[in-house]
Amino acid sequence: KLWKSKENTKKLPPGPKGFPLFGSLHLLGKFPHHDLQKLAKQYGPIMHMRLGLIPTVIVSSPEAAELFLKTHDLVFATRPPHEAAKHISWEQRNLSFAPYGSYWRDIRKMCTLELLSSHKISTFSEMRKEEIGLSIKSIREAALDHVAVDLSARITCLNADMTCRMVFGKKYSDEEFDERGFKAVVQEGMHLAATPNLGDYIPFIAPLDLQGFTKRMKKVRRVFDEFFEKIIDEHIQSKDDAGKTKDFVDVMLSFMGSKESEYRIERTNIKAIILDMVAGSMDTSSTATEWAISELIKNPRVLKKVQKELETVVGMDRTVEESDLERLEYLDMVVKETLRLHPVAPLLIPHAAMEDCIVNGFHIPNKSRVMINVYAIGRDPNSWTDPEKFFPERFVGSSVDLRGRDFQLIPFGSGRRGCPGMQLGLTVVRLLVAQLVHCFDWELPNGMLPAELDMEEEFGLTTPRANHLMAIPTCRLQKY
Ligand code: HEM
Repeated sequence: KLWKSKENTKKLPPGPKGFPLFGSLHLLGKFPHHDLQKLAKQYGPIMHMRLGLIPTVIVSSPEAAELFLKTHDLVFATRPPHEAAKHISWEQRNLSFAPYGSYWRDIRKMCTLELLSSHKISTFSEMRKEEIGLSIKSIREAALDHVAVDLSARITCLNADMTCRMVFGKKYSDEEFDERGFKAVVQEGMHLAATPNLGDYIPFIAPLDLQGFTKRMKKVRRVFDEFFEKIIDEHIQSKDDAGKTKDFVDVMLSFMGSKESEYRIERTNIKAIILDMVAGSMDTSSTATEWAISELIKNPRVLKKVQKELETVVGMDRTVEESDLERLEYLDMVVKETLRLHPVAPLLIPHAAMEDCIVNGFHIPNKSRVMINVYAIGRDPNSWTDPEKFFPERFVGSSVDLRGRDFQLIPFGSGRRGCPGMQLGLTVVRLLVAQLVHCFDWELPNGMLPAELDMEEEFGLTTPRANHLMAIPTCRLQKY
């Protein structure tokens, strides 16, 4: 009784009560970020709900996000235990799910300084140019035949190829990987990581594997393990290839077992980080590009304005280069507006409390899961006028940027766990969007009007379009 009355004096944030054992899991449907946005309208921007046995806090306004990701950043800088990361990512040894601590700090430093620094990503600019050039050429053939292309599939393939060359140093054909193919297995892993798993919410039943997920996760892990082992061996054998740009695996191998290196990483860590880099760069950039092009096709006025800017800054005699990007201000606004309305990870990656904490007068218990609803934040009517409208001009003369300082726009998160691949992601998305609308005009198939284009999402670790974007290209440039 004494304990209970003491606990009761601690004021939890408001929220739905829920049932024994399952808590409020039944309130989350196909689109949890939409359901949570609606619930936040009723309970407020800091909301508490029990999902299974796990106390969960949902954060849905810029001010509240600042409290969790800046004021109390350290307390919430860890990740909760996660069945998929445990079974697929070598016991959460990857960067995105590693618990906060010295191991996470080490590998985060290595990824930020050695793999994702401006200098390192610029060493791959020629490779990006080559791969995008190949893709543009094949779209040009479709344009000459006036047939629709599956833009979603093209963008995903192109990103997968660029990712493989950056991380592994070469493209691998699907057959070299597994009978299902590389992209299919990565997507199965992402799907398993995103599908609600009872074991995450009611941990004591996890070993029963009632949904059969653990079995599938272990299978995915075996495929990755075999493939990454092969890649590491190939890299060790061809270590002394002079003159070759060092890919991510080369860089990490140079630290393995080295006494001089400050990074203590072994084969297993390398495999976990490879998976992080592949998952981190493949789906995120393609999802953002796909949404940007969808919005541009849906809003012909904006598309014309981006094309006009490209004509002025780049001209019509050559294709866009990475060095042009900083002068393309309107394109930058289009990308910001896209990520505001279509954040790639609408609930970020879950954070977790490392100790009891008082936030805005509310008691947040140790080990609570924290979900930041950036989808709701990007549509917060107190921060954005006409929030549902795609209107890049809202950023004219505004200092709001998406690097994590302005909490009304945090598609890359913010603070210690913010995205370390932001610069790479932004470069790829801007370049791809610019190339696709500079080289081509786009028209929807079967006489569909721009306003009729559906914008339905599919929820997962990333949130892409539910239906592939199909469009007919027409060439705009003479030279490609
Ligand atoms: C448009 C592209 C991208 C978007 C929108 C994006 C978004 C995000 C978000 C929302 C988070 C979670 C932040 C949090 O939990 O607070 C994250 C984390 C992360 N991202 Fe990205 N990302 C992108 C590109 C990339 C790229 C290209 C890479 C690497 C090649 C990458 C690697 C990572 C990693 C490793 C983490 C986990 C960091 C940690 O937990 O310490 N991301 N990203």
